[in-house]
Amino acid sequence: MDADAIEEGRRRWQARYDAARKRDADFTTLSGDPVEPVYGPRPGDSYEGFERIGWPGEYPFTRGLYPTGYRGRTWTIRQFAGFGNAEQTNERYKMILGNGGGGLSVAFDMPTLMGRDSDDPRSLGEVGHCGVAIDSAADMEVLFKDIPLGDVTTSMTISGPAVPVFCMYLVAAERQGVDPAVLNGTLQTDIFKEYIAQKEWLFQPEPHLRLIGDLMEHCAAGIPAYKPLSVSGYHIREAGSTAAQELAYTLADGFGYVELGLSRGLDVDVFAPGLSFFFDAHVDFFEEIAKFRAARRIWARWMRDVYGAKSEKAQWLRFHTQTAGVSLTAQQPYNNVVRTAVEALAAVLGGTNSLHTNALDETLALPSEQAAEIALRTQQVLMEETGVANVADPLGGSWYVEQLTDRIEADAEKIFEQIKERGLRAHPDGQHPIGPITSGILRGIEDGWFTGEIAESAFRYQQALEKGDKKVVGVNVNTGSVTGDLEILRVSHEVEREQVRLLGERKAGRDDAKVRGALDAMVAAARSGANMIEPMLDAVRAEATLGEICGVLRDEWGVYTEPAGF
Ligand SMILES: CC(C)(COP(=O)(O)OP(=O)(O)OC[C@H]1O[C@@H](n2cnc3c(N)ncnc32)[C@H](O)[C@@H]1OP(=O)(O)O)[C@@H](O)C(=O)NCCC(=O)NCCSC(=O)CCC(=O)O
Repeated sequence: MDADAIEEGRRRWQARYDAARKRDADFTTLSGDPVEPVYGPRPGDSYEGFERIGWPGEYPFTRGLYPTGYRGRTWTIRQFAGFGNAEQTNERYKMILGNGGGGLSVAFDMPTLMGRDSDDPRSLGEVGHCGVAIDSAADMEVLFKDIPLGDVTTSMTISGPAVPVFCMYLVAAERQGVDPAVLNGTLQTDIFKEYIAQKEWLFQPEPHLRLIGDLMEHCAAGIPAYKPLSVSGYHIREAGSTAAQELAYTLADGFGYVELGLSRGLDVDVFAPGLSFFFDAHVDFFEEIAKFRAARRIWARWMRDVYGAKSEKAQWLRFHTQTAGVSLTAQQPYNNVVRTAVEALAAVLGGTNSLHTNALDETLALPSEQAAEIALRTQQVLMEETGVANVADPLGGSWYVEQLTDRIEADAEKIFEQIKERGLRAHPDGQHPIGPITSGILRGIEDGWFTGEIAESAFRYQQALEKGDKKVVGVNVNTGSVTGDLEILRVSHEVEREQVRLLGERKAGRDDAKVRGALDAMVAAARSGANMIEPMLDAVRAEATLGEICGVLRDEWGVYTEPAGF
């Protein structure tokens, strides 16, 4: 790009920056010297390929979504939390909000994630262990007791039974007297990554996609700020993928949901802002920053050029980041604070919109209160002390970071081609039921291609680690240690007994005919093809449990068994 065009862009950015609201904060260095809100080529310099970098707040958004960067608003501190029962978790949420957490993020226990009640024999020993146990709307009410749902943004990490859990959330809001239309938050819902990496599905992909389509329709029509999908690379990366695979599979999954929305006749400019993303911040500092910058650029280009999105919000890739759980070590666990801080810094320099920092004890158990506080304070140290929120995309223009960004983008584009090609193998006539990328994803799930590719990458890394080419402090290098043991949070089995007792009591207090009638109406909607959200809400209002709702749908749609791969 020539110098004049660059200057014109700078003036455009400056006008938008001047007009935008900024935080009332000190934007100088520690020594008191002022810093600019963004840096670019020196006046008079041309820069080849600058249109791919640009200015913050402008297409292709490589440098961030807002002209002000974090001067307008800092990222949301959103710590993923949940354990035991709804009451215990409610207390933890109040601790998080009371200590400066910016939003909530619900971790559910394994039975809930699998759509089973606490009294299901398969739940035995798991209730309240890796997250909070939620059986019905009554639990959801307790979970958010004294937390006004209209005022806080809440993320719920659940995909298989996302839709019934979402209905419980809406009913909890109704019971607080909050109009569901004003709710703002995020539901993970990303079923593609369940088949690709996390493995917490309920049915075959098709009925899941039908439910997701219903949810997208419902939110686009009536809950405009709510994000019904958080398309997730985190679990793909944690399963052992490379950074480029994480990026490409996740964005492809996102394209799949765009195709789903379009196949339902929805307007891309209306529903696309409801798609958000979730990435891992691993420990290779610069590669991660490049990944985040490439993510925004690729998404904006595909949304504009392939899917016809016209509004900026529909071209924006907004993402949450979690530091890499898989990089943490059980050995010398205090070092995990350092890893997490470096990873969090990469997320911030990559322009994350929301961030979770892992606690140092997470390889061993759920975080203790002390470990959870250190994790929270890690973000606050970055935000308040280091000056990183003063300048948008401070690494833009670095030869290294720009080339890494280009390289990761090119790798991702090659992977999109492979996915498309798989779709064509499934539908050689080019007649795709939902869309070409979706066909490729479904084919890749069916024939185990994604899992195979991830396993290859994980294997290569493990070999490098075992040969000592890759090093992890405390594991294969610098193994001597004087640091002591950690105090571990243990969830008492009493939680399970109490939850089962409470569930029994609630079931006994229901109007059984009403529950049955509502479940039957929901199944009728499943058969007729009508949108299932309203009948599901009715079932939830009648205190039908998650296990009951998922159970009748399992009876209707069957369960999914993964193809064996060797
Ligand atoms: C979009 C995100 C990413 C973030 O939403 P947030 O509400 O926090 O932030 P946001 O939308 O970026 O910002 C809030 C509002 O401020 C505005 N805003 C932000 N920055 C601005 C700026 N500089 N100038 C002007 N406005 C600005 C935004 O447009 C938005 O307004 P408008 O709303 O008006 O636009 C959302 O989807 C989210 O919260 N995701 C979290 C997902 C999550 O926590 N997942 C946990 C997974 S944990 C997991 O899977 C477990 C893994 C494991 O451990 O196993």
